[in-house]
Amino acid sequence: MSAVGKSANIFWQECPVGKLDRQKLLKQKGCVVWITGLSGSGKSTLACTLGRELHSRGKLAYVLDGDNLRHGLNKDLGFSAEDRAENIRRVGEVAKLFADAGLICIASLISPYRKDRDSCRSILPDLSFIEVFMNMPLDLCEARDPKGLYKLARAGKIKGFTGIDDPYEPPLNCEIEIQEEENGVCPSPCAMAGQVVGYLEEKGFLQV
Ligand SMILES: Nc1ncnc2c1ncn2[C@@H]1O[C@H](COP(=O)(O)OS(=O)(=O)O)[C@@H](OP(=O)(O)O)[C@H]1O
Ligand SMILES: Nc1ncnc2c1ncn2[C@@H]1O[C@H](COP(=O)(O)OP(=O)(O)O)[C@@H](O)[C@H]1O
Repeated sequence: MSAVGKSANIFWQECPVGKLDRQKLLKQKGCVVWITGLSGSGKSTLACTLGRELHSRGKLAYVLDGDNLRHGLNKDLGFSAEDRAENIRRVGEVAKLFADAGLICIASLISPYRKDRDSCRSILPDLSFIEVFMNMPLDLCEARDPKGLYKLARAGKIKGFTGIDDPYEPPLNCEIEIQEEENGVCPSPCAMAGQVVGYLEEKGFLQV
């Protein structure tokens, strides 16, 4: 019996089928690929391309996209530092469940604060939190501006927009960094996904 947060008198319930059993069934190891970066840096593009590539290889993956989750689970949250922290905490907990289910969970959120990302890392088993930094310059993200949000932020119509008048703290020790090539060209979506798939293969996540 224990107390956790505001809950008292709660008990952990063990189930007879465990993570290893599910991994054997799926022939893969559960993990979280956490994609962080500015708005417009290509997080969703990488998440979707990676999801499709894994699917075509017979691997079960699921994408948790920040924008999409804010339509449901996180629709009560805004963009203050506190709300972003709660957003990342919730998605980290959901991602942990997916990884425990044996899936390759792909989470794509700006997740601008290092401590929030590190908290997610700390609740996952060793090495199963794979942080991918979309290291794209603000200029490029702003030039893309697919939703017109940078334009609105520059005009002062959106306050607290990441990269404009709100902080983004780049990772210090991420597992994977996606960046422009030497000629200043962004790698194609397939090349970005290939970089992540290569990592998952090398670390043994795509087999049991
Ligand atoms: N103020 C502000 N700052 C940043 N982004 C904003 C803001 N307001 C709305 N949006 C839109 O919300 C998307 C980011 O949601 P996230 O849940 O990923 O953000 S966070 O991780 O909680 O910071 C983000 O999506 P992406 O462009 O895909 O990153 C925007 O479409
Ligand atoms: N590797 C890429 N090469 C060319 N264009 C890209 C690439 N990645 C993303 N884009 C384009 O950049 C824009 C922003 O990408 P998106 O995935 O929506 O970013 P984010 O999810 O980080 O906001 C979209 O118009 C997308 O088509």
